[in-house]
Amino acid sequence: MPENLTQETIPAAAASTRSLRLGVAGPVGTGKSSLIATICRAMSEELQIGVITNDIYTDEDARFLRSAGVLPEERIRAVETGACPHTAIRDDVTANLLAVEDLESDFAPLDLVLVESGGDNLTATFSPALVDAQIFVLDVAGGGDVARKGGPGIARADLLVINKIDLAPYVDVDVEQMLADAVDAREGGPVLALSRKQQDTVDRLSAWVREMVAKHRAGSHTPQDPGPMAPHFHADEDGGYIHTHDDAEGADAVRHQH
Ligand SMILES: Nc1nc2c(ncn2[C@@H]2O[C@H](COP(=O)(O)OP(=O)(O)OP(=O)(O)O)[C@@H](O)[C@H]2O)c(=O)[nH]1
Repeated sequence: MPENLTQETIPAAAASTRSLRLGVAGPVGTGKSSLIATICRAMSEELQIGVITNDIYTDEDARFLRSAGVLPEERIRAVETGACPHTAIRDDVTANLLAVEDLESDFAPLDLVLVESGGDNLTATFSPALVDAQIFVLDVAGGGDVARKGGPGIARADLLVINKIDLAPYVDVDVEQMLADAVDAREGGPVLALSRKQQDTVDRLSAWVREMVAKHRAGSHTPQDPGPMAPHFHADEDGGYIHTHDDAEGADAVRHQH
């Protein structure tokens, strides 16, 4: 340390304010906000938690979480993505990164910041520049064969959650088969069956989060990129277009106008 720079003169920001940044992605309505509420409810006494939500035009998810009363309201902040939600978690993560850093410095030290992606399709994943680890959420109501369809989030997120298993008998889904398909699609990567109504499954989710926070603190977790999104369709007033995030073609390359 230079002679004139004593411990007292090191700016506060140099002290570690870095939480585990944990992304939660998955198709619309699979239960991302509910899963975040469940983690907050189960773990807010043992961990200091903050939440960033992403919605296209509203702050609806943030309002849902605030009204659930699972965290002090000021620890839940919304980023309005204004465009396709995956752009803000993958191609240009600036708005989200600033929101995470502000939260970390306003409430330092936080242990965990959960970043909820806007509901998207099967292909959305977070950039490792934004999150240290990510959960991909499917639900049984989306159909028992979804896990077999693969995609970067299903195959390579740090954890795949099959949510709402309490609904399986009503939608004729065999949960064990769906879990087995998911384990195959992930070549053995972790898969968790979840229902917020079944405490044993919530306990397993908390245990996974606890272990990930511990690994992050110990420096033994390396963020992985699940891989680029597959080309996908965006509807607009003129019908829509296929959009690809293939690096070779540029983040917003448009392959085909409809
Ligand atoms: N039965 C049951 N319903 C659930 C469970 N988790 C979530 N839900 C319901 O599923 C619906 C969607 O949940 P959300 O948490 O809003 O889903 P989301 O993925 O955040 O939705 P978007 O942000 O719109 O993509 C809500 O009606 C929840 O009450 C569960 O474990 N069991």
